Amino acid sequence: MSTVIKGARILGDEVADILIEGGVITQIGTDLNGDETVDAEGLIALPGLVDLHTHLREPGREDAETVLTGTQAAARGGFTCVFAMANTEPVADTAGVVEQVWRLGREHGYADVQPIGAVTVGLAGEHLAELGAMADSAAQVRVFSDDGKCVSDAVLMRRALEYVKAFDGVIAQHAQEPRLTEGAQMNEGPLSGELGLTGWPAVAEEAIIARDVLLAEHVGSRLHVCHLSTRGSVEIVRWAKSRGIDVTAEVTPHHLLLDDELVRSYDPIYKVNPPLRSKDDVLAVREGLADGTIDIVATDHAPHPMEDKECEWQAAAFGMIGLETALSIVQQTMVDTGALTWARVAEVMSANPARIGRATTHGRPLAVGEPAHVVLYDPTAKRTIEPADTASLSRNTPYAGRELPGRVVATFLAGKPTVLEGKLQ
Ligand SMILES: NC(=O)N[C@@H](CC(=O)O)C(=O)O
Ligand SMILES: [Zn+2]
Ligand SMILES: [Zn+2]
Repeated sequence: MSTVIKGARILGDEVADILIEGGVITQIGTDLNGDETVDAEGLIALPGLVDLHTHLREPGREDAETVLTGTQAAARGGFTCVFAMANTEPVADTAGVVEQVWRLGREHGYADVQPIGAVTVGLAGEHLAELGAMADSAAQVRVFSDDGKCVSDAVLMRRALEYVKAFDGVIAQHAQEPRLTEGAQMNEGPLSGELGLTGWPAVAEEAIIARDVLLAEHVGSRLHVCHLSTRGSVEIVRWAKSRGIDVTAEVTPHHLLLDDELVRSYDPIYKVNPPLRSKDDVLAVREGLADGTIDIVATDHAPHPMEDKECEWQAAAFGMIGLETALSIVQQTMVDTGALTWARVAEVMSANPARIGRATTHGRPLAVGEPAHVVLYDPTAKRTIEPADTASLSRNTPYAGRELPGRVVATFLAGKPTVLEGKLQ
């Protein structure tokens, strides 16, 4: 069985046909033929997207999301590989749990699932988890994170950074100094005072990033900074890279687009960790992504059932879904503004996250001999976001009613269509 994708603009540039046989790209050229034909005229072909930061909620919170529904949402968003965060119930802190999540992803076949292992047992921040056992498991874990919580103990963080060097792992830090953010509800600034909500100062994020890049330098290890959100964080990462420190950083689509003025509505749909920041911070993270200080866009897709979001602000859960809107938000904030080309989008949403997470079969170029992980995207489409129109079990999108550019038309995972004509297969 062979499939030919006809007339796609490869990375938004030259028009060509892509022939897929046995899950691999076997030819790129003109006038190619296959058993099946997918018409891609006017569509952009990108390598399958890779999300380094997804919450799939299984095991334990299958009312919010499962590996099946989360990877279906991923496929609809153009992703062929997602890294599943460890803050499940039980926590993914053993070889057993990470293997279970990895296997579920393989069985369902909508996207490859690379489990992230917890850094500390039960995310409790007290004892290192069995990092080596998770690395050696069938899931071959390379990314470790206590995301949702910060590894705030400097000694534990140092030991984790040292430990993962043995298997080329990386510690992905949720940078939040806990004492500086006790009871915090939104970005600290004039608005938090006005609204009477406890503020979350930028320094709570920046202090941890500054400490961690110095620790990474000291032990010669690899650090990844999750969902960086402030101008100061961008500046610290820029400084660290200029010193040759092995640090990478991510920004979420929502921090590229939304700012803290939305909190005036007191609608908890905008409650997220780290909080939506100021307009100046939004500009700074866009600049950081454009100049390469920030390496990747990662969704931090954080599904929550409606009862945990439709309540008063203080009681609501932190988090928003994002897999199915990520590429559109990146188009709107970075491509349509001239800050990134589509080729650079392929780097920040596919090649770079795959490399950071050591997902060796993903993030590969669209080239002969490479696995056929491909997304076809229509940048001219417009859609108004309807929360019920999602494969996710949760509906907590902050974009309800917004018109966003672009639409994923098809996604191929190793040559197999997971989405065709915008519909799950
Ligand atoms: N981002 C969030 O607001 N929430 C995440 C946790 C996290 O990413 O820190 C969650 O698990 O719900
Ligand atoms: Zn986090
Ligand atoms: Zn997260």
